[in-house]
Amino acid sequence: MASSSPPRRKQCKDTCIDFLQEDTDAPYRSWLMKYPSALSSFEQIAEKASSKRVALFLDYDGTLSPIVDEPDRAFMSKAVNACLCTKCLEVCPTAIISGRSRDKVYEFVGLTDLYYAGSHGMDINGPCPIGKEVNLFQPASEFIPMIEEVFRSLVESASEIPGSKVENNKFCVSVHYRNVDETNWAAVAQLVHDTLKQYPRLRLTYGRKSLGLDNSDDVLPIYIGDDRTDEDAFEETKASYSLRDPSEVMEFLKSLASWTKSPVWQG
Ligand SMILES: O=P(O)(O)OC[C@H]1O[C@H](O[C@H]2O[C@H](CO)[C@@H](O)[C@H](O)[C@H]2O)[C@H](O)[C@@H](O)[C@@H]1O
Repeated sequence: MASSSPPRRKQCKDTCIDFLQEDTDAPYRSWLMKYPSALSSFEQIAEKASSKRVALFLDYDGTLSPIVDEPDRAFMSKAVNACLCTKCLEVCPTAIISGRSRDKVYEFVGLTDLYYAGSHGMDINGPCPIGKEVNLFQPASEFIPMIEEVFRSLVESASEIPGSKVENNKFCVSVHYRNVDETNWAAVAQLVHDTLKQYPRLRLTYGRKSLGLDNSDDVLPIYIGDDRTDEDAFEETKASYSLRDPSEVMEFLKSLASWTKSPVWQG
């Protein structure tokens, strides 16, 4: 249940200025040794992408939106939304991949020209007119009744644990413990454990920044995500670079968009 990436930058509420605390700086520096910043390594990335088509795969929570206490309020900033709309989509196919339900991510992002993959890829839809569900790929539809049953059962049992929240993501369920007192974390773990025993076909994943590049002859897929559930996309971790928070993700996307539009890249 521990996070896998270093502490985030703290923000001063009054000034909105980011500052790094002394104690969080050291772990971040050693993280950067392992996973260099994609911003300062941009030229290297551009080199890998030269003469290839880029495809972008972006996680939602913690990557495009900041992590907040209330999952229903994880809005992305207007600046990130505008960057997706006016920068990324102009230059490459872009997909948002999330553990959330596809409908919920669409509600947050609201752009029609993207690919959306909800429930960790179990529910995929390509760009289409509003309200239409063409290009829909749902390989695990048979699990929907079971997930609903699991959701109801978890809601009932979790009601006894103050601060807990259960979220129905259609093909998976999240049990949130961010607002649960640490003394009750074992009770949350027990609840999840008991449910898994009852439903052995379910798989447990843990949720939290990394950036992966995969290679093929003519396409360079760039995947940006923030937690271990995103690692499936990286084959092993195998992240090559890192970005610290949604504002760095936005800076990276802007640089990528400007670079792919540059005469050098277009050959
Ligand atoms: O794959 P993602 O798009 O990163 O989704 C992973 C989970 O994200 C959400 O939970 C996380 O963000 C919440 C809002 O900032 C935060 O309150 C929670 O503690 C985080 O785990 C979402 O609510 C989950 O359903 C997703 O599985």
